[in-house]
Amino acid sequence: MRTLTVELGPRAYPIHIGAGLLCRPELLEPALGKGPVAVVTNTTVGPLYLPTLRETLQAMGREPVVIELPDGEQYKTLAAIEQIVDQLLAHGCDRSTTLLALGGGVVGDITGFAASVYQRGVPFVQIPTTLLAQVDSSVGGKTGVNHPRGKNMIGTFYQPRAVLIDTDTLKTLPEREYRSGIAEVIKYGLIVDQGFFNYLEDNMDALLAQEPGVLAHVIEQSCADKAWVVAKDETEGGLRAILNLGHTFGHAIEAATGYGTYLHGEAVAIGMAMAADLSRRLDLLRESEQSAIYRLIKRAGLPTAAPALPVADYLRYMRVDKKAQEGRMRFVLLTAIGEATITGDVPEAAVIEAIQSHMEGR
Ligand SMILES: NC(=O)c1ccc[n+]([C@@H]2O[C@H](COP(=O)([O-])OP(=O)(O)OC[C@H]3O[C@@H](n4cnc5c(N)ncnc54)[C@H](O)[C@@H]3O)[C@@H](O)[C@H]2O)c1
Ligand SMILES: O=C(O)C(=O)C[C@@H](O)[C@H](O)[C@H](O)COP(=O)(O)O
Ligand SMILES: [Zn+2]
Repeated sequence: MRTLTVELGPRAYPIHIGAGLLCRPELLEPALGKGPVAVVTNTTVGPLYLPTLRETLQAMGREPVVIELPDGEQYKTLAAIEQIVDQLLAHGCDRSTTLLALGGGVVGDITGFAASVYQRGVPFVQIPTTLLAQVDSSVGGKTGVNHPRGKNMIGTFYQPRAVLIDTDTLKTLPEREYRSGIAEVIKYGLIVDQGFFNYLEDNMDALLAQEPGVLAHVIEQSCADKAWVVAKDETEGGLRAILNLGHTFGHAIEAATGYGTYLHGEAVAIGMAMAADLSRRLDLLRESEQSAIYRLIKRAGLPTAAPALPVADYLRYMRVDKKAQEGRMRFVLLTAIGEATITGDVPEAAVIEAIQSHMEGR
């Protein structure tokens, strides 16, 4: 097992990474308050991993309240928050309650948001069970839900007390979901870690085969890269926005297709291809590096072609992106593999070309 720390002063917390961690009460205990424990999960993950987590909690003398949400990005809405609050109140859960998020990024984002507003804030712990959640969403304290007009439009910055990554849970994850997580892994190589990008080029086949040593290194390096960025800029005053590489385009794809057609990582993969293309069009990135990026995305089995929607639809969703300032879209672009920059100085014509050149059927 390895433990990293997200260095946030009084809000610092550990990220424990290893096999079989769901059965380790001593890792969970320090993160729990004295009051009730409520596990939030969904109808897919609950049947798989709640029995083990429940046993671990019972061994500590804690019988959890269980809240099971429907499964799917389309349920990442304010209605889910209401459902959690209703059930917490029905079970008499007070301010000393700790919420445990057992599931992927959807359960994690919803639970974190519910924890941040329930009785003005109760502690929560992330127990991520998808690769994407283990390398990205469980770390850093972005919580929230979607709105029909835009992705993650309602939310908070609210850090968990601990992140418990049991790599064994990935054994039941569908392959498409696993590949989706690799998109966010590639992102770290692109924005801050050229050495990691090279490592992924050398080890992509082993990663796809879930070779344990490679998988453990990839999760740990991703969490370390994310924790480094978050520790420097917790609430996205500046630097943290680089974690959004590909997301201005990607979130537009998810929202425009009704949050159900493309997985988050798939939309981000397409978005990163568009961002690399835009960076090259603006003479920031070399063509050879753009090609290397496309190659790695494709080797991971991820898409680079976007749905053929009207460009106006893309732009409508992109304009509500949270990075926009004074009505101007801002983009995370690449100046090299491992170096990102954030700019609002991008001609709209270049953005449109970057979108259109990736449309399916072109
Ligand atoms: N807060 C952040 O910093 C952050 C970062 C990245 C992504 N996100 C958000 O995370 C969400 C995507 O997360 P995701 O990719 O984990 O999707 P997800 O939570 O929808 O999980 C994917 C699917 O896998 C199932 N599943 C989860 N664990 C499983 C397991 N071990 N075995 C079998 N099935 C399992 C889920 O039930 C679901 O059907 C998006 O909403 C995205 O916006 C948030
Ligand atoms: O942690 C961050 O910061 C990120 O941007 C990570 C992203 O991978 C993630 O998808 C996040 O939810 C996007 O945030 P948003 O602010 O663009 O909604
Ligand atoms: Zn993301």
